[in-house]
Amino acid sequence: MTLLKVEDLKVYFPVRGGVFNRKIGDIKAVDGVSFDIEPGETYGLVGESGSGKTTTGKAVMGLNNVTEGKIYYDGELLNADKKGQKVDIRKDIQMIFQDPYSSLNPRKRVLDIVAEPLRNYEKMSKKEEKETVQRLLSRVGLGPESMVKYPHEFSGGQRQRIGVARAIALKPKLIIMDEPVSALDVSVQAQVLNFMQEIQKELNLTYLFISHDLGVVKHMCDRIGIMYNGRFVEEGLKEDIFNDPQHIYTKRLVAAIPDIDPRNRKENIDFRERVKDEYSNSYYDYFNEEGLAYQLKPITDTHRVALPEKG
Ligand SMILES: Nc1ncnc2c1ncn2[C@@H]1O[C@H](COP(=O)(O)OP(=O)(O)OP(=O)(O)O)[C@@H](O)[C@H]1O
Repeated sequence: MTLLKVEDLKVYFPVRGGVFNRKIGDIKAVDGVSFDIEPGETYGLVGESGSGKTTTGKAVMGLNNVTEGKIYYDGELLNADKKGQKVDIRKDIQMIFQDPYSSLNPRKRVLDIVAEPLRNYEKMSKKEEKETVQRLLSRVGLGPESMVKYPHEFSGGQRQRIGVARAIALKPKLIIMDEPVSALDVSVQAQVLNFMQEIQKELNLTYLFISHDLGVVKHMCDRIGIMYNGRFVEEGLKEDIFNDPQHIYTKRLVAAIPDIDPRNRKENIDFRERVKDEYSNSYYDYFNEEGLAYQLKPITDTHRVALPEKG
């Protein structure tokens, strides 16, 4: 059964102006997005800055008001009525943010940081709480001495591990990861990503993985949705997106991935130039007059592309 189902999600933010600070328009941060995530998979949301990835993730977390559309978790409507929402569902979904330093309170010790969700949701004695935190930290590869330290005493990679320990404290099923390694040195990125994959297998977690970095997404994700201007331009299995991109925007993103093999460099530069030209020449075949993507249409069982009606 599908774990998360997002149906025609729209999140608009009001734009105010004029002398009376009236609403004069909307920023359509997310403008009709639909996707499903199956249990145990890693679903990637990719797009450039401002394309609406974080807003989508926050809407699933209940951190943004939904303008229109439906979000179902395990068959249950999440955005029906906030008061009616079951606490259990909220425990099931956790979010990890980009910069582990700013998302961990610098004035709190690790014990208090990791114990915070436990204190909010579970009734535990101090002893039980300490044992639980110790177990969670050991799961992410940190020793018990970490409990009395502050975030600044750790490296970036370790801080992201503390973030993971906190996120898994309530035994969630779905974790939304928003650019979880973008703030880390490239050298530790792979380490943290591999560790996140191990934890996923061990705890049977489902990931919604948000990133602008296609290289990272290729490493992590089973299926991918490509966002542009609040809409999807393409969605498919990792293989569909990387081996057979159909939308000009996806083609350009995929062509821009640097090739580490210097022997391919010249060939790649030429290819990139060709795709760039194709992008400028065919932009209006792929976007409407407002610069928005069309509705997604299936081209195979696994692959959907935003092409105009006639296309
Ligand atoms: N609370 C808000 N109020 C007004 N506008 C907002 C708010 N949050 C996001 N936006 C706007 O919505 C659009 C989408 O932002 P969002 O953060 O979802 O994009 P993103 O793809 O995650 O980009 P980034 O990677 O830079 O975070 C942007 O134009 C942004 O300025």
